Amino acid sequence: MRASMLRSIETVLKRSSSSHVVRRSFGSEPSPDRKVTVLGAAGGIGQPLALLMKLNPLVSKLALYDIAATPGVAADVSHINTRSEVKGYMGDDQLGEALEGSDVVIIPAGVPRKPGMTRDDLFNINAGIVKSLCTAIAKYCPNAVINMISNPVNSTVPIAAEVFKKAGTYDEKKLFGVTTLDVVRARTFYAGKAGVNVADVDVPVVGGHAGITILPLFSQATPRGSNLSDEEITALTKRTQDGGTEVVEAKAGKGSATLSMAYAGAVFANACLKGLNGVPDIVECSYVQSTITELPFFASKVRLGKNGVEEVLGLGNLTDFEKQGLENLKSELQSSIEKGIKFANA
Ligand SMILES: NC(=O)c1ccc[n+]([C@@H]2O[C@H](COP(=O)([O-])OP(=O)(O)OC[C@H]3O[C@@H](n4cnc5c(N)ncnc54)[C@H](O)[C@@H]3O)[C@@H](O)[C@H]2O)c1
Ligand SMILES: O=C(O)C[C@H](O)C(=O)O
Repeated sequence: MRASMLRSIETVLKRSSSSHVVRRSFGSEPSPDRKVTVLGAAGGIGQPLALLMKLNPLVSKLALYDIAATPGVAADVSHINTRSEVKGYMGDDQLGEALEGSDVVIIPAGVPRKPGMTRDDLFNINAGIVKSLCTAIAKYCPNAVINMISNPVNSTVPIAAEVFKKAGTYDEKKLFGVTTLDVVRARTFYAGKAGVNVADVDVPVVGGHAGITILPLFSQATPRGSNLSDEEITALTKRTQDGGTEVVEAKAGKGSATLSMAYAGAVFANACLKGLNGVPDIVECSYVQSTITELPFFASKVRLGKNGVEEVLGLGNLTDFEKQGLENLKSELQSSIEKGIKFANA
């Protein structure tokens, strides 16, 4: 999936010098019209994500919404000679129009961490932002697939679910917490240690999206490279769990991961679009409503289809180390879920 998306982007970039060729390449592979809306499109993630979605030939309409500065971002991105028609929307009164008719809504709206903060420290601001955006989604595009990026994802996804339940529009198959960046990191870090080609690597990452709730399953990594010691697996696990903090500290007060997140968000949105279009065997890890553990929301591999989640896949065989990691994450994840539910119903 990643490889094919990159090929699509490469094809577009290579051919962009000739609009005739661009038209022909899309014309020969017609795909259904799909509207994608990005909420928080003028932000650190939103801007490169808008660019990547503009390069995705599966998108026919791209709506870019933010509370500030969206017209400039939209005008800029709209000049790229690819399929989608781009429109910028700004402020409360344009939110409905941005959302109407949307097939996929990607939400990177909200504040990012600074050094010393946890993702949960963002709750007080971001919970309210997510609640109001989801209230609008329930009104204007209740059937859209939601890709939740705003942190703390472990709580913002349950908030969204509660908002949709109250509005009578909740479809658990269409609500996704985006944990793809954890997978992207696990793949990169594993490839370096195992000495395998990073482009071929897959590593499932389960649980949630904060600290120890991020549980990479390196025992299921493919392809198998050089044998890694227990110490190396422990270090890889910790680095994946702390990947966000590594970037926050390196940015030293100027935000958190934006470029790698935009890439991860574009990969996940592309998978959702392919699923909606009926492409078979689209599997990605995501934080969704789940019954594979006792927790009501849990990240695991998910098969995507025409209606969103087609199947939540199980965890497979875990090593003792992974089983312990799973037990260790449950109480934190449970309380983040409860915090989100309580907030949404207050
Ligand atoms: N899920 C993940 O893996 C992951 C990875 C990285 C960052 N994040 C999270 O994504 C969020 C955004 O990060 P960023 O670096 O882009 O932050 P940013 O501050 O650069 O951008 C956020 C944007 O959201 C906009 N915004 C705020 N309130 C809004 C509202 N009500 N409606 C629409 N837009 C609104 C802001 O104007 C801003 O442009 C943060 O919460 C961050 O923690 C998640
Ligand atoms: O770490 C953060 O605060 C942002 C994001 O969740 C990440 O994993 O990079």
